Amino acid sequence: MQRTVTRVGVVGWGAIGRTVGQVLAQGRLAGAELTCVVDNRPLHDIPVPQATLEQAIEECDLLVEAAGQSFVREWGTRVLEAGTDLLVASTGALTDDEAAAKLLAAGPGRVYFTGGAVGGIDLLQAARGLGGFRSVRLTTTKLPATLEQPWMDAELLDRMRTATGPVEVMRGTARDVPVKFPRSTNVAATVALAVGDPDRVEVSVVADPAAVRTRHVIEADGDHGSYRFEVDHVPDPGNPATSRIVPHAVLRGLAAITGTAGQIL
Ligand SMILES: NC(=O)C1=CN([C@@H]2O[C@H](COP(=O)(O)OP(=O)(O)OC[C@H]3O[C@@H](n4cnc5c(N)ncnc54)[C@H](OP(=O)(O)O)[C@@H]3O)[C@@H](O)[C@H]2O)C=CC1
Ligand SMILES: O=C([O-])CC(=O)C(=O)O
Repeated sequence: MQRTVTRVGVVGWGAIGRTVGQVLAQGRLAGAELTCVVDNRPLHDIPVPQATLEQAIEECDLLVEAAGQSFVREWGTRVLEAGTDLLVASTGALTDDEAAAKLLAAGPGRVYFTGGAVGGIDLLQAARGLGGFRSVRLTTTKLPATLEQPWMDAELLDRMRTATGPVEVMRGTARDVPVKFPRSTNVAATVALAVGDPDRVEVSVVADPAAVRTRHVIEADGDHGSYRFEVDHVPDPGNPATSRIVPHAVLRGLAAITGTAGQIL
């Protein structure tokens, strides 16, 4: 018999997971209910029990990953092999070809990806049917503090901290960049997933003290047309590396998966 309500577990109770979990717990997404939450830390004031990953896999039909790239790399395949579906926010985990191939081939659970902070992903993916793109560029601009990384040298950190205008902190492909900014440039990997080639997507990461809104600009050019998608997001107040829209993109994806009528896929 087909289950009518999808039992959802949220992995990572942070900027994304908390909003997704609260909407589900309030019964605001038809066809889905929050069953449990998994997090590294002991949690208080959560609407459902905190569970271990093993318990969550056992109890849930689908897990929402809102924890980080390393969770996807370490546990993604195991979740799918247990027959539990996985909706991934940390798409940057897929820039390693071998890990990506394993995850995409695993089952019987199904893996899904959120469009997250970027739009136009559906059109970029559709263009593969027309032969794809000659060039794809993504420029991500964020507040400097959200882009600081342990691998940065003192000179670069100083330039970022004292900047009075935009500073390009990395230029590379969608294969290189999400590994260097694991909590901040998953969007590059998402664009690469849509286009089908992380090496084809050129990425520029810009730190700008004036970027009170996070900006992502995608420019793609092919024989069939040119496309430009530009978004300016208000960051999450608790975690300004993440835009406020992201949990709502996850929820929209969940609504499509759980079969609510009227979704644009
Ligand atoms: N696709 C997109 O557009 C976007 C994707 N993302 C991805 O989503 C992830 C989550 O974002 P966000 O909610 O803002 O992050 P937060 O840092 O706000 O929250 C993440 C939570 O997950 C916990 N956590 C980390 N690792 C594990 C683990 N292995 N098991 C259980 N819990 C874990 C963290 O705990 P602790 O702090 O103790 O580690 C923290 O409580 C980001 O790391 C990023 O990869 C984010 C923004 C946009
Ligand atoms: O939320 C955003 O704007 C983008 C982000 O952090 C990411 O791609 O990881």
